[in-house]
Amino acid sequence: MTTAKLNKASEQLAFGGRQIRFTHSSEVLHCEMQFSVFLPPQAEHKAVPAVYWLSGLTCNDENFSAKAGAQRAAAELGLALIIPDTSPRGEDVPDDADGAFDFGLGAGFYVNATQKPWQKHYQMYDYILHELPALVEAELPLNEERAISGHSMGGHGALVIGLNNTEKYRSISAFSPVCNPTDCPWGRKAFSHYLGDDKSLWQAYDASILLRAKVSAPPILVDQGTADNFLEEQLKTQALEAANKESNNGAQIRYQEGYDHSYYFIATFIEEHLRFHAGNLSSKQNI
Ligand SMILES: N[C@@H](CCC(=O)N[C@@H](CS)C(=O)NCC(=O)O)C(=O)O
Repeated sequence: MTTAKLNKASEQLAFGGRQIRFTHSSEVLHCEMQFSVFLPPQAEHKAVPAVYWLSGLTCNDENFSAKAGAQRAAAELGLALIIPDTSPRGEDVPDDADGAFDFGLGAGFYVNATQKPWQKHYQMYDYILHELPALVEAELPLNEERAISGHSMGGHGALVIGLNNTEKYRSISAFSPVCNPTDCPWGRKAFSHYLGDDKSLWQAYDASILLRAKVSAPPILVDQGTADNFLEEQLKTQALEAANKESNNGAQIRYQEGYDHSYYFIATFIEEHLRFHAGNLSSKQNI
C-alpha cells in the first residue's frame, strides 16, 4: 500500500484487519512525519469511517497502537483508527531548551504556532484538521466520516479541534483531557511560547471556553480517573463540567473511581469510546 504520497514502513495483521505505519513528507509541518493506521477487515471491500486518536505528552503514534488494545473493537465495529504523532519531528525542529517533556518535541499541543522559532514547524492544528485527513482519505479506503478522540494533551486536542469544526467530526471523546489549558501550568507554558503573550489568542484552544460558548455541540464523552496525579493541577475537569452545565450541552463527563493517567485506564474504556463513536458514524449500520 505504498502510494505516491505515503511510504509504508511496516504492516501487521490484527483481528483480521491491518495495522500499518506510514511515513510521509508534511507540507504543513515542513518535515518528515510518521503515523499509524488500523484498517478494519471491512475496509477490504468498502470505504469506512475513521476515528482520529491524538496522543499525549511524550508519545508518538506507537503508544496508542501498542498499548490501548483498540484494534479488536475497531475491527468489530468497522472503524479505521488514524493515529498521528504529537509534534513535528527531525533535527531541524526546535525543542524545549532544557529538553522538558511538556513542551517542544512530543508536545505540539495541537495548535498553530505564531511565534518564532516555533511557527515554521509547529502547525499541528492544521496538520490534524486538514493535511492528514486529506492525505489518508485520498490514499486509503476511508469515507469522509470522522470522529476524534485523544488522551491528556491529545484529549485537549480532540475537544478543541472537534468543537471548532463541528461539521467535520460526528462525535468527540477524551480520556483525562487537559480541559482548561489557559489556566494550568502545561497549557500556560505551551501557549505562551507557541502563541505569544496575548492571552485573548489562547482562547480558541481552550475546550472549557469553547464548550461554554457552544449552542449545540456534537455528542461528547469524557472519562477521567479519580487517581490521576495530574487531575487537580493540570487537567481541571471541573472547568469542563461547569462549561457543560452552563451551556446545557449534555456532554457525558464521567469519573472512573481509582483509575490513573496511564494506558491501562485507556485500555479499560477504549471499547466504550469506540462504540460511542460507532453509534454516531455510518459503521453503526454494520452492527
Ligand atoms: N513523563 C511524564 C509523564 C508523561 C505522561 O504521563 N505522558 C502520558 C500522556 S500525558 C503518556 O501517555 N505517556 C506515554 C505512555 O504511557 O505510554 C512525567 O514523568 O511526569
